[in-house]
Amino acid sequence: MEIQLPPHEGDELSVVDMHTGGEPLRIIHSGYPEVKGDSVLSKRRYVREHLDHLRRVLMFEPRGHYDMYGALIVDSELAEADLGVLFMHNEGYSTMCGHAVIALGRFAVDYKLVKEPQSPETQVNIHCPCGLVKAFVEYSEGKTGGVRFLSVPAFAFSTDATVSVEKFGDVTVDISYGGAFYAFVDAKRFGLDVTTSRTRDLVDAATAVTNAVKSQVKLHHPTSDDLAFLYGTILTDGKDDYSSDPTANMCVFAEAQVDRSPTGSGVTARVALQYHKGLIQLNQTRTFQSGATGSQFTGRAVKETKCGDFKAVVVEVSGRAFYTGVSRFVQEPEDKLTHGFLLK
Ligand SMILES: O=C(O)[C@H]1NCC[C@@H]1O
Repeated sequence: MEIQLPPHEGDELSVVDMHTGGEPLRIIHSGYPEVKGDSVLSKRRYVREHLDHLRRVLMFEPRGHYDMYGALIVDSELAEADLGVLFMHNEGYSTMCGHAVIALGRFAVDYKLVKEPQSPETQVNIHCPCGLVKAFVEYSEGKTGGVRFLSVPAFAFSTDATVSVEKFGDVTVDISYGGAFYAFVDAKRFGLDVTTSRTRDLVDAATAVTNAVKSQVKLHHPTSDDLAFLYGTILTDGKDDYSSDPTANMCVFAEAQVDRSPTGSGVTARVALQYHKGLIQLNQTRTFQSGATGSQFTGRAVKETKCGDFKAVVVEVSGRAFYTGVSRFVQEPEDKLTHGFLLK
């Protein structure tokens, strides 16, 4: 049976859906209007100001859901980039997303966005709003597999800062940058466990921390004001000393959105923090586990670098993504819910 699309308004939006460690990624590869701007960061501003209705169409119900995540492929201004990408979620547009980079690495090789694939690994340079991220995709006998990526310089922004958190009082937080800023707190501070507590309780505690940090800590990033905002809070099991055992965390980002994966940009930020505190050495690999699904990424600091005046590290994160399907979305003119809605 050949499925015809019904008459619809505007272009059909074509996507490939994947997941990385349980976290969805809807890759939008055609149907978007031209995204204007002379840099990936300015394109991020453009979609926020001019095309935000399409984020709601593709991320919100009835086509998506509260915790949907998207990646829009765009042109990059960097000669060495194979593709540019804008990330989107339930509240707006992120600056970095590791689970998406892991999926996009495979996608770029499978859909021939890079020239000749190489075995055992094909390099894919992905220009994210935070900067150029180098992904290395396992490739053998025509098949793609696991992906590791080297992220933008990551640094501890502030350690042991005290913020006053509604319902919880004074809480000590670390703030670290891995392409996006995160606050880190041991879940035990709230009497919670990232793997066994109710998701709703973890979300409430993490969201209260995010609100407190946003209102009480001024963030800055050496290269762009567009990067200087708190993306979310990561609750951990507190196991930050080096160990070959996994350490679990739960990331709550954007508008109380829950990451099902161990959070690639969060792993990057957490490794930078652990390195800054002298808890791990260069090239000591740690395994990070999602409190939500048990899925795992590995992370290690591979070299020291600088980001402005911050002592920084380049972090390598590895994981695996899988395809779940393809869709062609349309909007029928009579559909009052076509623009998308969310249930909290
Ligand atoms: O893996 C990551 O970095 C992302 N996952 C959802 C939230 C973060 O952007």
